[in-house]
Amino acid sequence: MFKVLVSDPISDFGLQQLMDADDVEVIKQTGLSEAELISIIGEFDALLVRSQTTVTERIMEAGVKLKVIGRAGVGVDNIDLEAATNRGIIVINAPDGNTITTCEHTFAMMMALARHIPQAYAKTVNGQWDRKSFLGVELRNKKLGVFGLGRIGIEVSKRAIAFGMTVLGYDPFMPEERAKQLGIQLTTLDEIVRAADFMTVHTPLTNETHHMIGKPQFEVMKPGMRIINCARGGIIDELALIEALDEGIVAGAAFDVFENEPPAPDHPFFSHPKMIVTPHLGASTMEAQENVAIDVSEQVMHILRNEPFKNAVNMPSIPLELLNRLQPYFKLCEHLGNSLAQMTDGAVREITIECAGELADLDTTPLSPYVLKGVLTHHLGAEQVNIVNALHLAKQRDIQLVFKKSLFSQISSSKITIRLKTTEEERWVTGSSVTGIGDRLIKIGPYPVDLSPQGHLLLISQQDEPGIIGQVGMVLGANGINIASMQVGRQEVGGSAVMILEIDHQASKTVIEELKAIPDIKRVREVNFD
Ligand SMILES: NC(=O)c1ccc[n+]([C@@H]2O[C@H](COP(=O)([O-])OP(=O)(O)OC[C@H]3O[C@@H](n4cnc5c(N)ncnc54)[C@H](O)[C@@H]3O)[C@@H](O)[C@H]2O)c1
Ligand SMILES: O=C(O)[C@H](O)COP(=O)(O)O
Repeated sequence: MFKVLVSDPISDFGLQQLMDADDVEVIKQTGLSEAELISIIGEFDALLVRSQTTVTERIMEAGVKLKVIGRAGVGVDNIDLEAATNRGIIVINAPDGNTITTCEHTFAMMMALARHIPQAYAKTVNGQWDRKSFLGVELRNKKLGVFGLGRIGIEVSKRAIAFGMTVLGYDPFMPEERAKQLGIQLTTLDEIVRAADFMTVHTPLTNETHHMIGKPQFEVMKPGMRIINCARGGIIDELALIEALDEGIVAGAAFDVFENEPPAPDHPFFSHPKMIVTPHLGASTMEAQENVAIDVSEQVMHILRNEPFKNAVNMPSIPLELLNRLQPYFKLCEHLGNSLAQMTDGAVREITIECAGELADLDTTPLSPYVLKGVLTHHLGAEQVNIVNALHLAKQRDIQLVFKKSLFSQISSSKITIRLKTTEEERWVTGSSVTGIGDRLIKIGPYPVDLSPQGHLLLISQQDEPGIIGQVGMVLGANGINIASMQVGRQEVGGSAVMILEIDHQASKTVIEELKAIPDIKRVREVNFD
């Protein structure tokens, strides 16, 4: 039974499928301090949060069973991603579920700014019928500057265009052609700052976007400009904004997010007449909350059940079509990597992944975490390694990854050769995944074999001499080890030869030593598959 802790308010409707699952127990406990979370997290397999819970390294350290942290929303700045990756904890988010809702909140803020709605409301309900102080502006024919043309920035731009606004956009990752199709004029941050009547930010908060709009930008702005932040506190410098409002450069500002949340009760925004504020409500609609909760619940369930999943924030994402084509090879890659590590002496320096057949026409880099998981599990133990941290662990150990495609890709069937270079030797194995049959080991080094990667194998290298097979059989028989199958290969008569035995249970160290003592046997290796 998997245990899932929900530590922020998340839609019950969206969590329903998790709560209905026979193999999942959901426990909701919101408003916990770090110490309280630390005291209970050890028994949970998954943690679901919004933006209130700060998921620290200490919490993850105590979360010894934690496999996944699900963020029911977009921003993962409340989760220590590096610590999660180091510990092999998958972090997923729900990037699409609240786009429209946040875009609509931004638009509501822009209209409220243009027409002073909150300020006019406050006076009216206080008994003052003041029609003079609240002369507004139209949106039509105004220039809107949009920083960050991702999901939300694009939706805001579309609506602004429908309102007759000109959209000036800045996003280093937006292709010119796509911007043109959307009717957005791509330009520079500086140009927008000088030309816009309204500005809105829709980037994540990063080192680069921190105080992206600050004193130097306010100094060159068009006087009377209005500015909105429904993305993240800290993208616009709060103190510089207050000055710009006081100096009359900025006519009004609407903020949903703050540098520190919740802000102190005496935050200067709260007493400024030209400010409109909401308490991080961008994603707070019924629809968005259901969407994001459904998305994370589904993905968390997949992860707990070891099924394919999407939206991992701390793993490279794989396009769905590619994922479907590579997925049949994931387990094979793990088996090839793991068996090879068991056959090889020395510290791993380089791993080559060579694909042939249909596979050679695909981007096969997503196979590497599986190969690495197989290799590193042999050295570090299954508890330490998973597909989230495998690349990170390999980088830490300076293990080089090489990708190769076979020249005969068109004519050969799909197969994968993994080659391991260590400080002492170089070995390789080849495998294939055959529809209806499953994974097969088809070569060990230069020797063709046909084995299923399961159970226990004995790999024996010897001089090609009569009588050795009999002696091996005697040792195994005397120790009660049954041979399920045997394959032999040699490079030339009387030369180097190999014997590959499938045995019914694992051979002890003593048995291995007895086999090694047979004259003409050069090397004995046992390979155990999980
Ligand atoms: N207020 C809320 O409740 C709420 C709700 C949802 C999302 N958000 C926040 O809104 C922001 C945008 O969300 P999204 O879903 O559109 O994200 P997104 O990832 O789709 O878009 C972000 C865009 O910012 C661009 N960008 C990154 N660095 C940039 C830079 N230096 N200059 C210009 N552009 C840059 C990226 O290229 C990307 O296109 C995020 O910060 C998210 O956390 C807030
Ligand atoms: O990044 C997000 O998705 C938003 O900031 C929403 O945060 P919330 O889930 O805490 O409302």
